[in-house]
Amino acid sequence: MITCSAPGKVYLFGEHAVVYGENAICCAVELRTKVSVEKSDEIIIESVLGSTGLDHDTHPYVSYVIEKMRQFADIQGVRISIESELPVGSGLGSSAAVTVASIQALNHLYECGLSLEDIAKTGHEIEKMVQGNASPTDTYVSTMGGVVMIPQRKKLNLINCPIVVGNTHKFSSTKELVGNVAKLRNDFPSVVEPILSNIGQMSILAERLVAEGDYETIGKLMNINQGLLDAIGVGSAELSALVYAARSSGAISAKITGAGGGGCMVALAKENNSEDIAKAIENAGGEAIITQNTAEGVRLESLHG
Ligand SMILES: Nc1ncnc2c1ncn2[C@@H]1O[C@H](COP(=O)(O)OP(=O)(O)OP(=O)(O)O)[C@@H](O)[C@H]1O
Ligand SMILES: C[C@@](O)(CCO)CC(=O)[O-]
Ligand SMILES: [Mg+2]
Repeated sequence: MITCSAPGKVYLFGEHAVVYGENAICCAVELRTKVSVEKSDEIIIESVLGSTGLDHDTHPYVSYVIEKMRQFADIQGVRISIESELPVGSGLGSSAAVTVASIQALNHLYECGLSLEDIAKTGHEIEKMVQGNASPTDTYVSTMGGVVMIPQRKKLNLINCPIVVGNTHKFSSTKELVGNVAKLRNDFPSVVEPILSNIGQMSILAERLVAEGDYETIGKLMNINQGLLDAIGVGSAELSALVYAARSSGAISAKITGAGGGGCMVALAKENNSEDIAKAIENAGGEAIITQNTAEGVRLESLHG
């Protein structure tokens, strides 16, 4: 039994805009998906979503991973077991984490020799196969860890303030939300394209701020980014309630992370107030998770289990 894990992620800036080539800054968080694999007589995929064989409805990402990895290895029967700290369909990159961890686990099991760059590239291909359109961000950050500027794939300094995630527990399908933005952009290109471009500009401004650790100014830009995400229709009443609860309790910033529509928001905390922010999020009806940026991307957890 070989087990690998990969982290989830939060966007400081740039979700949705990054799908159209704009800049984004995304950081890996210490909430991980673990995937264990062993050779078997048949294909079995076991997760919180159920136990299936190759099944593009229940397990689209993992099913595509198995089919893709058959380009590198003779995969007949394999048992894949998935455990995760990441809420599914919540903007924390659960699809990217399960995809990347599955690729790396099969990479080790069948000794395919894939590099981290190969894994990130293959993961991005899988997300595009499932979602129709996807940026490389989620799978790259889950593979490499740390803080990454996309599309440059440039590693930035780690974010060294606490990160508080608020989960609305409203499922949100990235495929659906990305599709909604595409339609709005198609209907009102002269309005939506400048909004996406402005979101991208914030990542360019923030690169220096991350290097300097100027989180107060980063926070002001993140809050502007939140307003622009609402403008392109990916906000929700539940997300806004958690965003404003976090801000009122002293968060440096608070915004949607990921596809939006439901799922999670993210707040940057000062050193001493992450518990206050978490309590405010819970009082506003969300589930709070206090976490931190992690330098570690996909990793081998164990070779025998
Ligand atoms: N633990 C898991 N076990 C099996 N499949 C999972 C798991 N976590 C995520 N998935 C797959 O990923 C899908 C959710 O991916 P989706 O991109 O919609 O949301 P997300 O990745 O959580 O959010 P975002 O893409 O906005 O960061 C699930 O429907 C499922 O197919
Ligand atoms: C909404 C989006 O920008 C982020 C989802 O976590 C989609 C993508 O980049 O593939
Ligand atoms: Mg996803």
